[in-house]
Formats: sequence, C-alpha cells, structure tokens
Amino acid sequence: MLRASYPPSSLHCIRCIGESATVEVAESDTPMADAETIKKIEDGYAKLQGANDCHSLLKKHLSKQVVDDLKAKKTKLGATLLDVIQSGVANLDSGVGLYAPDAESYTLFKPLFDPVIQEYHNGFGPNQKQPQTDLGEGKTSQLVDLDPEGKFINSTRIRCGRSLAGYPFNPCLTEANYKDMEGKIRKVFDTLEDPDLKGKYYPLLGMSKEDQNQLIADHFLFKEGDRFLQAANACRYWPVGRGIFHNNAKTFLVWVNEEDHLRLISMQPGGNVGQVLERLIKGVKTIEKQVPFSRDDRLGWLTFCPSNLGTTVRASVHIRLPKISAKPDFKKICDDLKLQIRGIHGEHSDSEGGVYDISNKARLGCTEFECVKQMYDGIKHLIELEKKA
Ligand SMILES: Nc1ncnc2c1ncn2[C@@H]1O[C@H](COP(=O)(O)OP(=O)(O)OP(=O)(O)O)[C@@H](O)[C@H]1O
Repeated sequence: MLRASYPPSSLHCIRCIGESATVEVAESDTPMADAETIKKIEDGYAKLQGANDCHSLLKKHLSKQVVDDLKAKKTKLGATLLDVIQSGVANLDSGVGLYAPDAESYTLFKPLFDPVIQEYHNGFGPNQKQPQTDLGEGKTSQLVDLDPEGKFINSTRIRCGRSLAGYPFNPCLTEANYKDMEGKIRKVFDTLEDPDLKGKYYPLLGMSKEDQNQLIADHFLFKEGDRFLQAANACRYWPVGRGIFHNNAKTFLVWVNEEDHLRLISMQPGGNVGQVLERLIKGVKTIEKQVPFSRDDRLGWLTFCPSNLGTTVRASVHIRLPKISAKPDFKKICDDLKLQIRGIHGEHSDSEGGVYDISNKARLGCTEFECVKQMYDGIKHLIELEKKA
C-alpha cells in the first residue's frame, strides 16, 4: 500500500511535492538519515563546540542532547538535521546559523528551532501563537515623516516575505519547480494595473552583468553568491527562476526565488514611513488575492530562515547619526530599542560614510504594523538623541 510522498535520501536528487511531481513510497519505509549524514551532523556539532569565536544561535542551542534526538530524523521531503545546520557549520560567523529546508522541519526539528526562535524573537515561547495579520490598513497616517528636513534619513524600506503554498523551500526545490513558480508569479505581475504597482519583470537569466551589478549597488536587487545561502544549499540551478519585478520608479519591487519564494518590497528616498507602508499594503493585498501563500497557525507566514517567521517584516531606514553612532554604547542603545544595525549593503556588510541600516529585529509574536511601529518609534528616539548630542 502506498502512504506518503518523500524523496530518496540525498537532497540533491529530491523530487518534491510541488503541484505535480511526487515520489511514492511503501508503507513500511520510515524516513531515516543515513550513516554518512549522521556522521556529518556529529562532525558539525564537534566543529561548532570547538570554535571559540563562533557566537551563533545555532551553536548555543545545538546541544549534544538535541543532536542525539534529531540526527536520524528526516522530513517527508527528505530533509535532515544536516540540511538545517550546514550553513551555520560552514559559516562560523553566522548570527542565526540555521534554515528550514521545508515547512515540516519547523516541527520535526522543533527542539532546535524553538529555542532559537524564542531567543531571536523577543522570547516568543513554544506555546505562543502569531497574532492575526494586521498590516496597518487605515493606520499609516500615524507614521508621519520621521525626517521632513532630510537631515538624517537617506531612504526607507519595508519588506516582507511570502512562500507559495504547495512548494518547499530552496534546498528541496527542483529546477522545474523554479520555472513553474516563476511562470505563475509572472502572470500575476502582468495583471498589476495600479499606477503605484504596475511594472515589469526582469529575469536574472539573460540580464547583463552590468545591469545586475547596478541594481545591486543601488540597493534594489539581492546579491549574488551569498555564502550563507550557498552553504544552506539554497542557490541550486541559479539563476533559473530568479528575478526582480519593479515599477518604473523602483518604489515597489518583488524579488523572486532568492532566499524566499517572494520578497515584496516598498522603498523610497526620505523618511516617510507611512507612504512606504501604504504602498506595501496595496502590493501585498493585490498579490495575495491571486496567489495562495503558506501560513502556519503558530508561526505565521513561513520563511526559509527562522529569523523571518511571523510577520516577515523588516522595516529599515538608511540613516546618518554621526554623533551617537560614534559612541561605544550605540549598539546597546539600539538593542534596548529592539533595533538591529546592519551595514549599508545589507546583512553582513559594513557601514559606509557613516550610514547605517537600522530596522526592527523581531518579526514574530507581534503584528506587521507593530513591527513597523517598533522601527518608527526607535528611529524617532535615535534622531532625538542625535539632535541633543
Ligand atoms: N532603508 C533602506 N534604504 C535603501 N536600501 C535599503 C534599505 N534597507 C535595506 N536596503 C537595501 O536592501 C538590500 C537588501 O538588504 P538585506 O539583504 O540586508 O535585507 P533584506 O532584503 O531585508 O533581507 P535579509 O534580511 O534576508 O538579508 C541591500 O542592498 C540594502 O542596502
């Protein structure tokens, strides 16, 4: 008798449960990691334990007990603990260090994911549930321009991620899945009529290196060759199925099949957070009418990296705060305001010309509007401190 659908042991030959391809297995088969995989997991654990300069959440929460409890497990799509931890093992400077190869990983490997999620997202406990979506409709006028004189903020950006229902995450996707997903979302882009959203899709396949590099340098497009994603097995078949949609003004953009299936982005020069959020709400609502997305009752919108679960919202400004950013306690001030500091070219980059990317850190256990408000209130406070310094 045939019971479930799951692929052979190696993730490299997975045929996933997309809308069409499934692999049928016999009732008696129990998905178990093979000896080689278990050995790699144990070696990874030993490497992390021996790395004194590694401070990732993965290292902190991957205890011997967790390894022993989870090392033989395998999801129905064939993902093991190795797929979860391999990026953090290869990149000892990771902040988080783990990814979910498919949605089931969040439950099967719960003893590892839950404490990481709890620590990253302001104590979101195993029995807590993500609140209903509240993007902030009708409330954007509360978010008046943070910097009307243009003294501090270069630009404001709010992004959220979405996963197409019926597809796993990057490591389990086939080349056919990538093409299929890109085809579906392109059709949706073609229907966008609102002047604020209407635009064109640019596949990475066929884009000139010059155009690609310019879009990256201008902060519109994702980077290529991210070592954290590569080690997570998230860049297979690159650039197939990857691309960017944007309106003429490049104020509404959608990334296709980079870290997540979709990243919806609204951005513009200056500090008018309300306008940026208003446009994002319009984009999300228009697209979600046409595409079903994966949402978990407890974890909210599902994403590849546990740091993005829940609302998936990162609201950021590129800001110059020359006086307070020079102080030794600048990071502590931002931590206390629950804000995250990044460099000017995104995560893992450095500041340039005194410009920092400052955003809300947690995305789970609060609503979308609350995430944006966290950034808004925090930045307002930082600007006041800068003016007084
Ligand atoms: N407020 C902003 N104004 C202009 N560009 C921004 C702003 N915030 C982020 N960016 C740019 O967006 C690009 C992507 O940044 P980054 O990868 O850090 O974040 P992300 O898209 O939120 O995804 P992730 O957190 O998964 O890395 C970078 O080029 C970054 O400089």
